[in-house]
Amino acid sequence: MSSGIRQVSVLGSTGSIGVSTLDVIARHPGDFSVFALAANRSVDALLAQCEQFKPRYAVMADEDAAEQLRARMAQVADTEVLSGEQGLERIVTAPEVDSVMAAIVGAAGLPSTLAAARAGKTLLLANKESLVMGGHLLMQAVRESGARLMPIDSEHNAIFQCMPADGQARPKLKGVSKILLTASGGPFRNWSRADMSDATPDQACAHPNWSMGRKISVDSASLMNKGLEFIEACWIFDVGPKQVDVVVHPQSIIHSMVQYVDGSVLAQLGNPDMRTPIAFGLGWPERVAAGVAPLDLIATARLDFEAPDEGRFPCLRLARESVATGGTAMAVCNAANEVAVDSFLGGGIRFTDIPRVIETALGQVKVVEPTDLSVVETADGEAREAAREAIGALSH
Ligand SMILES: NC(=O)C1=CN([C@@H]2O[C@H](COP(=O)(O)OP(=O)(O)OC[C@H]3O[C@@H](n4cnc5c(N)ncnc54)[C@H](OP(=O)(O)O)[C@@H]3O)[C@@H](O)[C@H]2O)C=CC1
Ligand SMILES: CC(=O)[C@@H](O)[C@H](O)COP(=O)(O)O
Ligand SMILES: [Mn+2]
Repeated sequence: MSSGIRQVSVLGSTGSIGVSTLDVIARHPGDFSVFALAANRSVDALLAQCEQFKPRYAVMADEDAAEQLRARMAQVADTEVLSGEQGLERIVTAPEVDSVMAAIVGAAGLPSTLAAARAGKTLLLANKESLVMGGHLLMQAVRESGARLMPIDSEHNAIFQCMPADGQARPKLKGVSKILLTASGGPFRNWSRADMSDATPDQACAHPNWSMGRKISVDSASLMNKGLEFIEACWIFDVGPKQVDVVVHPQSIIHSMVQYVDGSVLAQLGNPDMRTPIAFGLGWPERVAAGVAPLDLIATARLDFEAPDEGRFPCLRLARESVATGGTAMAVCNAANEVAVDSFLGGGIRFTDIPRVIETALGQVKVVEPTDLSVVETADGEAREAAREAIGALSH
């Protein structure tokens, strides 16, 4: 690449996206350098990453974990250890930083993602929950600061690649008629509601095509992941909900499509490996190698498509209704889902209770205009409370 070494801060570096990001960076030592790494509590994993990448800073969101990391860092690298939200803000706003990989899971990622956008960085956005919660604030921050938002979520990265090059944020002006958002259907694509009600966390996390963290894996199984991505597409590409169709495509080879007014449909294809969208985001506007095997179409043999079944998968409907309601409804939907998924993973509720908990929270929490971060955080808190109460009522 031609434009000098890019300094990257990786948030959520010990997770699935974080590890894939570091894998791509390690392939291009002359192009990218790790400025900072951040995680929550995985001290051993972060220490090993510091040993390999020698970042200037390492951040642990958890204060005790930061103390532990600090105590062990001196033997490993000359890396300064920071902690908490302040530490995260520092590593995304530092003047040396070019790109921020936002790959913290869940609502916890919103403040640092927003800070990176406000600081005008190239924002490599994997943390879809921050956009679902605070889309209005985040997109406004991107516009006002001149930050560049590069979608890393595989579908949105695919859509970005299929959009007209100079019209990625304003498709309405460039002959785009629809975004076709593909969904694998998840591990329960052919399961009945009755079977899903007995599903275990490990069954829900056994995604047919992708290897991912447990929260997003459960979201894929419930189709809430597609609901969150539906909202994400509306924000990133500035389109209304009627311009986004969900298409179930079980092979996860087509990562999404863009349909134009002349009848053309452009698709982005590739093996299901997140290093492809990550390399695209890191290298843009150039292409850099990602370590991903070339797609073998003959071995793939067939590409299937079907309509999503919102009767068996009500989470997709709930997410679409949240967009239609607008305001803080999307933050409520996201927060209630996080609480419900956490409870399901911990054995507290059934898989089929997840949409029931979300629907209860959406019915209870007052929706307002998301004028600033504190309004969004209040809605998030109220939704969590409502979801916890709904879970309590289910277990009686
Ligand atoms: N995995 C994938 O293929 C894809 C993921 N995404 C999105 O990317 C994001 C990350 O997903 P994934 O990598 O699967 O998740 P993982 O669960 O694998 O990793 C989560 C990362 O976030 C860190 N983390 C968790 N809570 C906090 C916190 N409060 N403060 C700071 N760091 C925290 C974890 O640190 P620790 O290890 O210390 O817990 C870990 O590094 C999600 O929003 C997901 O929806 C989008 C598309 C694809
Ligand atoms: C890799 C990625 O982007 C995930 O969000 C993936 O899309 C999950 O697949 P489904 O939600 O379509 O099952
Ligand atoms: Mn996705």
